Amino acid sequence: MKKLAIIGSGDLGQLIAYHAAADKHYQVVGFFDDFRVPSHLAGDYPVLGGVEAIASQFQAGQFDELMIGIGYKHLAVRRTLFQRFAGQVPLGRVVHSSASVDASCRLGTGVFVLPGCVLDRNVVLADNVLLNTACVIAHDSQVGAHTFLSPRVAVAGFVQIGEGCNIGINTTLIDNITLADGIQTGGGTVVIKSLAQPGLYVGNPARFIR
Ligand SMILES: CC(=O)SCCNC(=O)CCNC(=O)[C@H](O)C(C)(C)COP(=O)(O)OP(=O)(O)OC[C@H]1O[C@@H](n2cnc3c(N)ncnc32)[C@H](O)[C@@H]1OP(=O)(O)O
Repeated sequence: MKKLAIIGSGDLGQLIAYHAAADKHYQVVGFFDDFRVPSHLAGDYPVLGGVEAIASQFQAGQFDELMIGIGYKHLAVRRTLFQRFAGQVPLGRVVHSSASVDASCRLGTGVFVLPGCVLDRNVVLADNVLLNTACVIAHDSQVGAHTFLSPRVAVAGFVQIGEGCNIGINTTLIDNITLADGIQTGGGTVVIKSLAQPGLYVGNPARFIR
């Protein structure tokens, strides 16, 4: 079994560690975190060092693949870390075994798909995408790199979601619409037309608030 290390030892990092091990994807060896002292125990696994230690610990065989446990509050950091290590260290992927992912789907590296998600035919998840619990993405829809979907987001067919988006819990996106890069939606937002301006949208129908 491959050995996994995770950047970030907070809640999301520990959630990745939990599912990666419990669902038997990886042997988890620990975290890299600039805000914890090495050997600090975060949940069940130790902090191995700061981000600067990643390359040397990979060369030393400490781990085989890396995931990024930085969530919706710091999506720019999530992107920066992915870009820093892509091509230097193999990025991992965890798709929970309870998720239904059609064989025609294409998933990038660094992707984390939580329990109960459903991805129908021809769905594409670009690199470093995170789908939280029970998201449903209908056929022929695409999610851009570094984008985070909160639990129970519902995406209809032929939808394009841009890069670095933060889609709030229970957001609904109707079919044949496009969301630009950097869109954020509040919980329960209902998006019924394409959104071109980056920023935060809430309500039904979605309205731009800032
Ligand atoms: C596993 C996990 O937990 S993953 C994380 C899941 N979490 C989420 O999805 C969080 C979603 N967050 C929200 O919905 C938040 O309310 C946000 C981000 C939209 C806004 O938060 P804040 O910046 O604190 O804004 P604030 O609460 O001041 O609201 C601003 C305005 O938008 C309205 N508003 C805020 N959220 C919503 C919403 N979800 N739907 C409708 N209106 C909303 C407020 O009523 C307020 O309106 P007003 O100016 O007329 O009074």
